[in-house]
Amino acid sequence: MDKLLIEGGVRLSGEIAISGAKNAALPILCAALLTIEPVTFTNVPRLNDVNTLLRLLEQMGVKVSRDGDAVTLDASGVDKPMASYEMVKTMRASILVLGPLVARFGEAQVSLPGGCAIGARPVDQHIKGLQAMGAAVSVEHGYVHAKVPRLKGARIFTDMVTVTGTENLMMAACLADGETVIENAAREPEVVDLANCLAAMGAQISGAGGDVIRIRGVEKLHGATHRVMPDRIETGTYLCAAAVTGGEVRLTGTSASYLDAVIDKLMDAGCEITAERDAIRLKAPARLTAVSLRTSPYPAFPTDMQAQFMAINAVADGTAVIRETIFENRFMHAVELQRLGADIKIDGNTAFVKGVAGLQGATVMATDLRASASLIIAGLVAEGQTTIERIYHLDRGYERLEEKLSALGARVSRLR
Ligand SMILES: CC(=O)N[C@H]1[C@@H](OP(=O)(O)OP(=O)(O)OC[C@H]2O[C@@H](n3ccc(=O)[nH]c3=O)[C@H](O)[C@@H]2O)O[C@H](CO)[C@@H](O)[C@@H]1O
Ligand SMILES: C=C(OP(=O)(O)O)C(=O)O
Repeated sequence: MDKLLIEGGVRLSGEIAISGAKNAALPILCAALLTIEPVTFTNVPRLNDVNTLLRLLEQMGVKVSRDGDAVTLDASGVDKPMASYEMVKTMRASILVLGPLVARFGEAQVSLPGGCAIGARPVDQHIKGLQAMGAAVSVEHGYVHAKVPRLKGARIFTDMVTVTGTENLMMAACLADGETVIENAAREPEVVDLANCLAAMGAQISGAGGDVIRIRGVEKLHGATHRVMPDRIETGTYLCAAAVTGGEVRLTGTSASYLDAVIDKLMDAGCEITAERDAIRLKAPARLTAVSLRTSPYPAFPTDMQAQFMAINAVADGTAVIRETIFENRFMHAVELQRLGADIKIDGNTAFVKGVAGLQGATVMATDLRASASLIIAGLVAEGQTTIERIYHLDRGYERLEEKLSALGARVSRLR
């Protein structure tokens, strides 16, 4: 199994390009199932999650062609509206084929998904929404079975804000008979990117980005071209990596407009941040100030940046209180950060992080995608060598990670 070796203590500086967003690309690729015409997506990140999803789509009969960061999908020949456990076990986002399959074929069998071990992560709201649209849905032997002659527009109120739930139901509603209203919808920029893509394919959607989304179903969708938005979490991760090392970086192909809550906290921590049209500059102080935070749905502070901020707080001046409100088990990185010398106490969904003068390199284990990112950030500032094991998690979500870190001057290598 691959490991990452990091020699800490280098101040990051320079410029790198941010990739397309994993969490936008995954639902958008699934949207291609809604039409028999080819759809082309650009700025698609080369990630294991994307590869897994493309394999899953191919298994259903989708023709996939790739050219650099462009992917063209032709779902005209789909003959098997089914996603097996083998294909979906590593990836939560595979549940996103459910809505499009039921909408187009009137049936689907999709295994309950896997993904990051950060909580129970049920899909009851996806199911509830499809049922409200008239589908008969049951869960048997680990598979969601859904059947309906044609989905009907409905008013759906999700019990909590769910990102993939909103995306699944929005895609399903595109081909339903009549109007669907999703209330308590997720407002994440990736939901808006998906809505823009669906609109380019002929869907009638309004309100994406707000908490009520209206979709008027149409008979069919058509082919289109869509550019995937920049990855705001990759952006935030590199900003934290630069910040913790006292560095100065410019990240291109991205935008500060998706990252208000994160940028606010980095400025509170003492960083100077300049937002350019398609880039962000960060200049860090010699030592960061601790910043407390509470994760919540967009536009508040993202849970996918919580682990990275725990790492920067570990060496900041002062004590930070970090409250995780989205997932019930998303502090697994804390024990690994402690191995590097961090002073962290956990009480339920709250972590108390007391900044220490320095961390020391050690061998640590990546437990999920963003936990792995937090260990990299800590490793960059730790004295000596840090070895991160189980980095397959990182390959799910960070494109050309070592190359980008090395371009900023980090001493990082992969052991195969
Ligand atoms: C591929 C993708 O886009 N993943 C993101 C997506 O995950 P994902 O869409 O899985 O996360 P959700 O927004 O659905 O989860 C939010 C909360 O709702 C709960 N819930 C959700 C659905 C449901 O049917 N029942 C239920 O109880 C979850 O367990 C969690 O506690 O949003 C998360 C929250 O911003 C991010 O951390 C993930 O990176
Ligand atoms: C939790 C994440 O991914 P997933 O929902 O795919 O598990 C993430 O991107 O941080």
